[in-house]
Amino acid sequence: MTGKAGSILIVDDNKSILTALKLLLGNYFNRVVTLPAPTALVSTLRSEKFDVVLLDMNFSAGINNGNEGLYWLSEVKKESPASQVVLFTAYADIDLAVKAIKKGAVDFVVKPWDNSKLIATLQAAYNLSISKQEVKQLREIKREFRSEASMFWGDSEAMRTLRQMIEKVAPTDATILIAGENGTGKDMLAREIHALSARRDESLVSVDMGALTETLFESELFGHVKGAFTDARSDRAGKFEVASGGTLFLDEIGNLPYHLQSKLLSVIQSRTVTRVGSNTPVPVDIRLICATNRNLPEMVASGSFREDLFYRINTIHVTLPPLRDRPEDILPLAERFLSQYAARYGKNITAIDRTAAEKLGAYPWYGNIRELQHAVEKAVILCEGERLQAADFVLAQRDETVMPGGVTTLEEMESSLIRRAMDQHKGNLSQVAVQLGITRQTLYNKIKKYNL
Ligand SMILES: Nc1ncnc2c1ncn2[C@@H]1O[C@H](COP(=O)(O)OP(=O)(O)OP(=O)(O)O)[C@@H](O)[C@H]1O
Repeated sequence: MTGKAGSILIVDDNKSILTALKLLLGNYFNRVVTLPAPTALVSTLRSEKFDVVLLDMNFSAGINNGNEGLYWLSEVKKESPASQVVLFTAYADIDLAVKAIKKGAVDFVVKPWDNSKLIATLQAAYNLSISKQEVKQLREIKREFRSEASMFWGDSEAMRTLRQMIEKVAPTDATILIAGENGTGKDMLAREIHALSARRDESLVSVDMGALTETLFESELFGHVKGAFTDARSDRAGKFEVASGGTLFLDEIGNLPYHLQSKLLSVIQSRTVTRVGSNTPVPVDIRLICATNRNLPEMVASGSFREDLFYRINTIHVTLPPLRDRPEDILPLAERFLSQYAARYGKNITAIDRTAAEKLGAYPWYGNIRELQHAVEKAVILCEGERLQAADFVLAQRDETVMPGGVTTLEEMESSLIRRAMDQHKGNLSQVAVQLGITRQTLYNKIKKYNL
């Protein structure tokens, strides 16, 4: 923070402290308001919002156990959840600090204080409040954009079991690892878990671990203090601090280089972060969700992913099935996307033609739900009538010699294709024959040949 910015409310029953702080902090904050007793705290917050509240922990003389401070802290969080609270105490009481952080305070300053440290702490709290407000605004914009795009669970056995599991674990603070191919909805599931948790009113902060360069890793995740490196012009909170109180979603965790994995592990274990350039660990209260499209147990076995980190993030493990393994959900999903895109592009398209539906059902969707979504979007743009036709779907031609599941010979491929078509059409052989472009008789012969 350079120059003056933001507003701060200081609550302390020592008048000379209030006078000194008003003078000092007036150089750094646009507005400084002081209160000599906490009794007017709630009404003050009701009439004016403050970015930061500096709150004394020990009000009544003689009772220095800080409980009164904890009480007023929770009152501030109730009345003004967006204000960041820094506590002021005469005692370096780490237990109390931990309690206060759990109740939503961001930091702690011990009296007698050092001016430059106090200013740095309050500015960091202000920056954190701005970051949180930005995340909140972004979340609201996204929510508006996605208002129709809530998670579709579908009817498959795999998704039903998954849903029951998620409903059980989402409200707890358990760490969850989501595995699944690209485009299966890992990001969407992480949002769903956050929305079902007690932290739903706080932020969900996402970090793409694959996109973090080595130099950015620490400052992005743990933050930095002014002057820590050339570009660090002001104190800045990292994603862990911004997510504190809410959920941190680490996407593509399997792409994190090996030597950075131990740094991540140590933060997850200690639940404290130390900003680059600082020596003071700051406690963080996060719920952690990780996602990957890679096979982490295999990476652990081959030595490219740390076993200790894997066990830390793998308390609850869920896997999103590929779309081709839940063919019954293809059409309902396509219909949802159709209504979204028809509205977005202002087109009166109301249905998907039977032949188009068959084409979608037969396609392997290696890009999963994302590929289906894009295919429907393109079809909506191309479509000239009121129903999407097979010709509106321009689907990529796959090299069928590279099929999943280790299929290699021509015969294996043929039998695998027939089995898949039979699953899709729930054993209706006339439909299978039509889809595969062969007669029913040829289909019977092949079923016999391959013992299907
Ligand atoms: N169950 C679902 N219901 C509705 N839309 C979904 C669902 N799952 C995924 N989508 C949509 O599909 C797209 C891809 O989903 P998402 O980004 O969550 O997948 P991902 O597994 O995180 O992908 P990647 O591994 O490539 O990051 C998004 O646009 C999302 O809105």
